[in-house]
Amino acid sequence: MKNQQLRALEFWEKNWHSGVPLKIKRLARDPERFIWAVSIAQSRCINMQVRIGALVQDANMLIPYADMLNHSFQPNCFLHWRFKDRMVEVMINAGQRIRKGEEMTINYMNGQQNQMLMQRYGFSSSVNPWDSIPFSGNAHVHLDSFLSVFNISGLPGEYYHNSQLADKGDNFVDGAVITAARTLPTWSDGDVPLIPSMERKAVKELQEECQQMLAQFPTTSAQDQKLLESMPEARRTLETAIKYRLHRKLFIEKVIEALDIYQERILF
Ligand SMILES: C[S@@+](CC[C@H](N)C(=O)[O-])C[C@H]1O[C@@H](n2cnc3c(N)ncnc32)[C@H](O)[C@@H]1O
Repeated sequence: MKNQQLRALEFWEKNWHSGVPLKIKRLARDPERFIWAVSIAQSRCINMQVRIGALVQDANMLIPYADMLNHSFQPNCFLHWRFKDRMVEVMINAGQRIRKGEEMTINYMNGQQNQMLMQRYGFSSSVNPWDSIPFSGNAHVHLDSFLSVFNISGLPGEYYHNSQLADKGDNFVDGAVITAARTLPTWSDGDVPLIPSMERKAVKELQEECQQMLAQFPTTSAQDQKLLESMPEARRTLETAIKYRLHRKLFIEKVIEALDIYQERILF
């Protein structure tokens, strides 16, 4: 975020010379106000891939009405665009039936980790399926077994929870577990059977790595939660920063829990 601010500041310093029209000067009269304005514009921009001929471009657009939609990793709407009368027309399509009073959501950025959501939109999530965990790669769990325990289908870049295979009401699998499937070091060797004791050892080592990651934070997730509850009047930036680190911890804790469940379900 600091880098983003520096970039905005550099832009300001380079471009706000005496020749700039008065109107613009009034809108962003000092660097602080300019940085604020850039952040506001960025947080209301929506990223769309626009194909023009053979060229696919990432377009960041300010789209009235669409900018009122909040983000979800399981959105019920998506944006659709087309050229009309030499303009781009953007439509909000519902991907499913939406009941009266239900919130409409879209996915702001597919494939991006929390730090990018934070930088662009000022929030994070503990169930971002695109986050990652930097495991050392020394311990490995059996990929197909892990996937089947959690009814995860698809290819690594597109894993999804196959709810038709899951028991009714079982909603343990979320983005954190999908990320675990994608980023846990795994092995897969055709029909070679699992050796329970080795698999259990690997699970333990991976959980220990997760615990080490958690130990590097100055606070625990319970302490963060207490902090948030005890400071209802906290500045927005402070609250967001605490939530950001809390989300990371909740995420790692969920992976530890998923490994526990994996062990229980696969080995006995
Ligand atoms: C395009 S606006 C969405 C509409 C906005 N909530 C409003 O009331 O105008 C994007 C901003 O909404 C908030 N936001 C959207 N989705 C969110 C989510 N899932 N969790 C937390 N904040 C979210 C963030 O502050 C973000 O910068």
